[in-house]
Parts: sequence; C-alpha cells; structure tokens
Amino acid sequence: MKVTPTRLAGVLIIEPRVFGDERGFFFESFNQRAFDEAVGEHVEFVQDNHSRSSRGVLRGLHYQLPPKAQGKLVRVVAGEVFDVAVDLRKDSPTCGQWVAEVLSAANQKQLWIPPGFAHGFLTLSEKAEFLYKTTDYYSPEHEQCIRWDDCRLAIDWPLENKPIVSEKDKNGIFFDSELLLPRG
Ligand SMILES: Cc1cn([C@H]2C[C@H](O)[C@@H](COP(=O)(O)OP(=O)(O)O[C@H]3O[C@H](C)C(=O)[C@H](O)[C@H]3O)O2)c(=O)[nH]c1=O
Repeated sequence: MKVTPTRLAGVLIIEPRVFGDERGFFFESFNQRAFDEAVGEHVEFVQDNHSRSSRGVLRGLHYQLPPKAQGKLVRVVAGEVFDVAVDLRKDSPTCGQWVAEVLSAANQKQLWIPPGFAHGFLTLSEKAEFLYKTTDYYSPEHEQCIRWDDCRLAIDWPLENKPIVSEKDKNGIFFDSELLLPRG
C-alpha cells in the first residue's frame, strides 16, 4: 500500500497494492492493520456508504458537527470523480484550504479524510460508483453543507457545465470562520 500525504495535514492518498493476472486483478480494499499504520493510530469505521452519480453531479461540501464528526475513507469502483477535502480545523495552518484528487476505478486511489474536513466530489464520468467508510454514524441533526461554489474557498472544480446539485446543496451555507471545528 502506498501512502502519500497531501498539503492538508492528515489527508492521505492511499494506493493499494494491486495483483493483476490473466484473470483480472485482486487488491485488499481495506486492511485495518495497514490503515492504522498509515494513519498512525487506530481508526474504527462504523458505516459503509455507496452512492451512484451521473456525469456532472456534484455532492457536497458536507461534514458533521462534533460530537458526530466523521472521518471518511473514500474510493471509486466505477467511473471517475474529482474528490475534494476542505480543512475546517480551527487551529490548522491550512484552515480554509482545499485539496483535490481524481479518484477512479482505473487508478484505484483512495482518500482518507479525517474528522474536521468538509468533503465533496464532482462526477467526471458518465456514471460513478462511490464507496466510503465513515468513523461515525449518519446524524442529520449534525450535518452541515457548505456551498460548493463558495468564493472564499474558490475550489477549482473541472466543470464542463453547471453541476447537478441537490436542493440541500444548492441551499448550503457560505464558508465562515464561525464554522470552524476544534481539532481532535
Ligand atoms: C449521507 C447519508 C444519507 N442518508 C440518506 C439521507 C437522504 O435521504 C439520502 C441522500 O442523502 P444525501 O443527499 O445527503 O447524500 P449525499 O449528497 O451523497 O451526501 C454525501 O455526500 C458527500 C459527498 C459526503 O461526503 C457525505 O458523506 C454525504 O453527505 O440518503 C443516509 O441514510 N445515510 C447517510 O449516511
């Protein structure tokens, strides 16, 4: 497993070791011991999610407030997305900054996004199947949505057209220092 830090401390790009042969391929999509070693601590996941999106669908930017903040280990098993994490940690030197990575069935890359970040993605392929593990349960009461087009975040989405966004996401809030989350 190859682990690459990003410019947002804690957010990691994880590339599993893929075993290809004449039948196809095999890889461990999650290994608790290897993951904990990569992150440097034990991380427990309690929920697996799966969403399918069409080209141009943008989901996010979502996060849950403490005490239900979620860490997310995300990957794509069909198609391709432009995946984004935004640092919302109050005392972080990269607070308000974002990092993006193209995740696809072809590159088999995963992104570890610890609690304290907002997350979203733009679908680049006709269809994308998005799977992810979360470190806490879904809690609508704690869910927040920051506008994908917030001008302070200025995320450079590779948009071909106006994205397809849910009503909830259309009515998201704008990034503000009041939103920031305590570290940990
Ligand atoms: C997230 C979630 C949703 N739901 C229900 C609530 C709605 O009735 C329906 C669709 O929810 P939503 O429109 O919030 O789904 P997404 O827009 O894909 O939200 C996700 O998208 C971005 C990329 C994220 O990072 C979050 O994990 C998550 O918020 O599924 C559940 O039952 N459990 C869940 O964990």
